[in-house]
Amino acid sequence: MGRPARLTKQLVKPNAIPMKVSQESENLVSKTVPTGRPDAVASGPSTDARLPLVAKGISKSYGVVRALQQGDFELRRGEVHGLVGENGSGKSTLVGIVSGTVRPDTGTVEIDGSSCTRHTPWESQRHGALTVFQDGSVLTDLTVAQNLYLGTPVSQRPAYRRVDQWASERVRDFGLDRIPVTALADTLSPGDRQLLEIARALMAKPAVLLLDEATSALDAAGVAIALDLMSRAAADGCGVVFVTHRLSEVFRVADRISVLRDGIWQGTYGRDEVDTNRLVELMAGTSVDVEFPDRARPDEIGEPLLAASELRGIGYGPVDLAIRAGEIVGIAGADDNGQLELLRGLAAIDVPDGRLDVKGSPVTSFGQSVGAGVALLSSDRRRESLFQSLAIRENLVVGVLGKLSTAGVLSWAKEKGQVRESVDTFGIRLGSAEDPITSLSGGNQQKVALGRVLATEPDVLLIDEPTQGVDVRSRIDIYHMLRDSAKRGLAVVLVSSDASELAGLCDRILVASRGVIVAELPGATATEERIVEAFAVESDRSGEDAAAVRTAAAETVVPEAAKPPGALRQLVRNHPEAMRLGLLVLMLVALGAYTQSRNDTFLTSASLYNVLLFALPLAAVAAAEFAVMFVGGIDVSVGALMGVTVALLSFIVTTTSLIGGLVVSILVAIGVGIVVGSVNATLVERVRISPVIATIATLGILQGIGLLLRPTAAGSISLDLTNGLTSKISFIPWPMVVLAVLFLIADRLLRSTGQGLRLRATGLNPQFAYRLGVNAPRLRSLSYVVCSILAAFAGILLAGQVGVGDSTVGNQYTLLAIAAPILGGASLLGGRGTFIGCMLGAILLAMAQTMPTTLGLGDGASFILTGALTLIALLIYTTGAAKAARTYGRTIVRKVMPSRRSSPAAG
Ligand SMILES: Nc1ncnc2c1ncn2[C@@H]1O[C@H](COP(=O)(O)OP(=O)(O)OP(=O)(O)O)[C@@H](O)[C@H]1O
Repeated sequence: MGRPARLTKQLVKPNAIPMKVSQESENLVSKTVPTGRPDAVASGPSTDARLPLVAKGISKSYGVVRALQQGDFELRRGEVHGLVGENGSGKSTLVGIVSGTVRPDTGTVEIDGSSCTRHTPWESQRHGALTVFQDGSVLTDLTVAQNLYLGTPVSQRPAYRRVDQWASERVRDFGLDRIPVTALADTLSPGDRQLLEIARALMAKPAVLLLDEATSALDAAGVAIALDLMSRAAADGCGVVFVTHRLSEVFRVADRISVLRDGIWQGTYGRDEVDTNRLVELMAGTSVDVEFPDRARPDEIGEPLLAASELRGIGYGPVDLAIRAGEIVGIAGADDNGQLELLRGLAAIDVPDGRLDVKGSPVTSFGQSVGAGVALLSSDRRRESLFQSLAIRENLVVGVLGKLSTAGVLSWAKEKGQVRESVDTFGIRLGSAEDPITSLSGGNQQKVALGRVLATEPDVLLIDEPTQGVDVRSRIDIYHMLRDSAKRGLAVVLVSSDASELAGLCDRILVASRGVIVAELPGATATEERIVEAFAVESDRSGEDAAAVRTAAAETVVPEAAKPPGALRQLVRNHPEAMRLGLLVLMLVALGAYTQSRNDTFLTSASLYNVLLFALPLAAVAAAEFAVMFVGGIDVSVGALMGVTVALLSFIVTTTSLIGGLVVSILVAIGVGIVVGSVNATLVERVRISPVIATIATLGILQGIGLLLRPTAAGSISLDLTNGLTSKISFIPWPMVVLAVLFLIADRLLRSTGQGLRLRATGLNPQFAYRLGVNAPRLRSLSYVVCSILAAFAGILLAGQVGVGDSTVGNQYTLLAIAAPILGGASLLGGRGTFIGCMLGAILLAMAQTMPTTLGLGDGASFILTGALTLIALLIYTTGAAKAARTYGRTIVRKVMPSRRSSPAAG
């Protein structure tokens, strides 16, 4: 039987005292440590007259939950200040308040001598506070360089055209030049993303650096780099606030340590004035038994439940292993050595090559694997392990709905019981189970994710970073829970960047290097040092150190991923927008060719002119819609606004000349656009009504106004204007040429300016963009105004075609205005697409609308064709991208890991 390891030995200083905090010392805590304000402890680096951060009388409540209660916090220049506390104790709330993402209920914040009055991220950054957030702020759809640019305060950003060169120089300054700045941030490992975020914050040479669990995804080498960066920043005079649950790291780097419990300050101490024992006691407010559970006895290990043979996939393999019932097997390795990919491969994600058996039967898909009793828990809480839009209760029961239902009907009593059991078992700290999952602190979210998976009673549990962001006491609970489940026959495979966790908990530890298993350590004799040594030994064997291995991996894998063989593939991978536009052109040509083959009058100048004339207002209104879609919004009132514009022009522009008519029309469009856009922006951004609902309301009002203005079609619009707007160059209406030029310029600006990048970031992830200092709410508001102005311009173009004041003519554009940008490559989720794509989409839709008439088919055919084309385009875009990722991934695996074999892991 393996002997129980002590968490103190593994998690904290090597020579820390084994802990079991007595009741006596607990009483001592409450007697000697005043709550409500931290002690001023004299030890630590020398002070400066002006403190980089002073927070006074800060409190914050969320409903009944008092996240932070009336406390003061002071940070000295040149110190690393550890901030510790159990999950939900208020650490991130303090970080949020200082960084400007959370508004305090009471209190004041002063950064480097300047008071924060607005509590916005850009104010905080301007005064000199930069933050690395617990759940990150890296936008994975942007390149590394673009992320660095966005996160740098405005005054320190380079000219946008120099962004790549600037970013290369900056990462080199931080010794991270192995990170390719032109690669998508998505291609980085979680550890590299964290290092990138720390470097990003330090580049601004902040007065205050806030790090909220910024080392949680780092391996030993990464932690060493991060701690070194902190120390160097402090030596340069920066004040660093370091929030973490890894107490050993606090003792390695912090000068002073503050403790929070239930939102109440428990004091500030010099590093030498407390030990781990005392810190845990202060955090928990009680004595804590922090021993790892016993390892499995040989007779508790059963048959293999999961077996892999010659298994290989993207980033790993070939791997042979067998995991038995009752054992907990850890996978260790330097960051980015295929551990995560292997874990996912063991769940049969992406149907890896080789053989995978669960309980003796082969599985080839994730669905089969789940059906056979395998559960996978990712460490990516935001995207994979939790349902962000569901309540805490729903997240807890979503995996066991069958078990909680009778004849398909969910039993409320059973559901309540299940929720209560999970909350009690995992010690989840919550206000109400009906609150959204996002209202929980990071550690409590992790406990919900674990509770959900264990409730399904799997036979095999594959788990990545099981205790990421979880406090010491809860970690122990989780370890015991995993061990208890293993004793009941569960086989557990876990990946952890925390070698001490692997050493303390696992029965066996498999060491991964470059995607294959290179060593196996028995848990009973494993220590943190031995595990880390095992990576180094492997590196030495191949004549490289750990960093060199990672550099080689980055050099080999990333450029391969970025540059697949073949010019076409390269284009597809690197220029998805161009690929979509090309596809659209192909569809246009195919549709045109087919129509021409059935009716040879189609490709005549007159016929093409008609198609383009129909497409003209559609292209303009599609561009209007795209302006809000790009930032993640939607506006369904655009068609009605076109109608109102037509009605208005029938009163105002009746006899004017072309130029005069255009000037007046443009002024009308700007005026109407500003009014309607401001109303939409206010409803969506200030009143916080869902964009669809808000703009449906505006649509109704606009339709009403249109009918009040022109109950029936009447009043003629200036002939000069209508003739002018419909005149042509060859078969192309001239406004179409103007629009095309404007769209190309707009696309160029979107791609090559900092403002364009901010808009894109807002669409891709408004929360992260906001944290990085992008005023996302203002940009979205502006986009609604721009959208309405452009829609009113589209109304002018439509007026030029109809010639009379008919307020209902815009209605047919409502849905087409959304379909055209989507056909052109835009996404309803924001951040994608081009203006020129909107125009091509509009032309395709115009063809789809006119073609059936040309071919003598009915109106119904137009609608069916429009819908079918949109669907086809969407299917090609989505499946094409997924297939490309798989194909390139496999090519890389075969190239990088051609013939390495793993043997030690087969159990
Ligand atoms: N947006 C929110 N809505 C409702 N409650 C919230 C919200 N944000 C935080 N809370 C609550 O405030 C309390 C403090 O949360 P906070 O995130 O500051 O804790 P923490 O100490 O950082 O925890 P962890 O170590 O788990 O990250 C928790 O009870 C949490 O559920």
